[in-house]
Amino acid sequence: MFFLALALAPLAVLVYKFIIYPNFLSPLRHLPGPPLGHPILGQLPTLHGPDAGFIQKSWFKKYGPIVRIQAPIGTEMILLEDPKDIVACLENQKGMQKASSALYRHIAAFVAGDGLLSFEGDAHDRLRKILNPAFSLTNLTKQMAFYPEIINNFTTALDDALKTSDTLPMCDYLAKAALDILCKGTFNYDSGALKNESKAMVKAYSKLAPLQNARTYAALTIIDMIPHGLDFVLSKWFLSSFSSLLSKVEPLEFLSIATRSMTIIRQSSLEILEENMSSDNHGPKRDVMSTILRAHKDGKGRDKLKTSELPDQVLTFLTGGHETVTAALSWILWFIAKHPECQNRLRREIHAVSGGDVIEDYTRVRDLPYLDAVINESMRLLPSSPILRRQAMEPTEVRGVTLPTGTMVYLFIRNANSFEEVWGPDADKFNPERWENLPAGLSAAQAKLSFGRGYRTCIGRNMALQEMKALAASLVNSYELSPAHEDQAIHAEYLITYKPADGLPLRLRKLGEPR
Ligand code: HEM
Repeated sequence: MFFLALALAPLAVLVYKFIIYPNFLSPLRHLPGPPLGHPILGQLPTLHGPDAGFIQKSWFKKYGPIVRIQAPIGTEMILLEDPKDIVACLENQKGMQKASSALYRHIAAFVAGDGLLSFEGDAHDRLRKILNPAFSLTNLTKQMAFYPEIINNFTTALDDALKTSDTLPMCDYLAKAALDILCKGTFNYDSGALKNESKAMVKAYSKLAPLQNARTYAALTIIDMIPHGLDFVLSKWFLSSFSSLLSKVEPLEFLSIATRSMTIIRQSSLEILEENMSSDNHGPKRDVMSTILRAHKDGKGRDKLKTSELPDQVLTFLTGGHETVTAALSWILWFIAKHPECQNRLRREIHAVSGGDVIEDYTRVRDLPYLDAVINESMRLLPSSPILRRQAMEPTEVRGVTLPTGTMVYLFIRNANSFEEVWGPDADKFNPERWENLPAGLSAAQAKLSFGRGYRTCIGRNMALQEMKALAASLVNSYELSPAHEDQAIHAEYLITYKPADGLPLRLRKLGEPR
């Protein structure tokens, strides 16, 4: 009898979690939402599919502004798309924090370490206070001094490739340019990505990028369903002991590749750190690395960074500032290539500054209204982070519904960015001109949700914008961009960032050269 009860216990837990709690006990059970979906994963695969944000539009239409779905093992999630609700959640520092499910905690710790991206509460406030000054306008302007050299490497790499093909996989080139700018700007480190100097870190990133897909997500989700599954599978002991075995088991091969890549990236973070520590010239400078090292050397009390905290700060910025910029820039180029009339207007604006010559001073393209509008419009429709996650830390009211402590909340940035009540009936259309005349009552700052909002808003936002403007301007200044073929459509994938799944092949023609 005892053994029978023992054998039936897991079944009873599943029945409780899947059927009894969500259908009869949950205080949120009356909220409308789509059917269960996948019997184990619930609606999670739909949220993370290539159409993240699109499919959910029909849910909001059908069920209203607050939707309840079931995720693995009967967990409930609340989905929001109204910009007002999203902003209220993002600005609610006490009641809503970054989702702390085991899955996200593990992914964040694995790829970003212990830093701004993963910390909450007091630990987060402390780091934000230490690091904020590194992103001042003065520092960002100083960074632009090295743009001409890196952008020259960028266009040289494109010109070389154009000798053999007129169609180039743009994500590759953008990822390398973004890494070179990020490393030089934040760490004064030459990553040599565009010059193909085959530094280990560059290779490691190129192996990590293709792992960001729905299959990886599904595998991690399933492992997460086993109690302490992720603790075990992502433990140093497991990964180092079974790395070669994992590389032979196809569904888990990603763990082996990710571990090897992250080991190299962590090692590179240490090298970057050591190189800067030994140079000892970070005194009056205020870039990210100098700020980190000064907080280590001279900081007092709460403002001091311990030696053990340093490598993860480097990792945080490598993770936060590379993929996001690559994804956003890829979509910007996609829209420019797809809309020749927009491209021509943009080129006229840029040529008015450059005279059609190579741009030597990128501060001159930092405040061009139409370039700003094209970037804002592209990031509105295809944000790098289409969904942000929060968790209720206390009973929290959203749209008149009290969410119990622990409720997971998905904030649909992509839907909010094309919310018809705000953006009008053509909300889904690419129309940069709308930024010249924003909907009544909406300031440019309020209109941009793609960098988040509130106390966790993207710390690298202005750095990303100036870098994207420089790279996009340099391309439109010297090349004509068009789709790789007539019916080219968007192929996207989404795990951490929403990005092209096919590497974004585009046709490039150097201006002045024959068609
Ligand atoms: C187009 C490029 C970028 C986009 C779309 C983007 C988007 C975002 C978003 C939406 C958040 C808020 C996440 C949340 O509230 O859950 C965020 C936070 C963050 N971003 Fe960015 N980001 C970009 C570029 C960068 C760059 C270049 C850096 C660093 C150099 C960076 C570093 C960070 C960090 C450290 C955080 C955490 C801030 C905190 O929690 O205090 N990002 N980013």
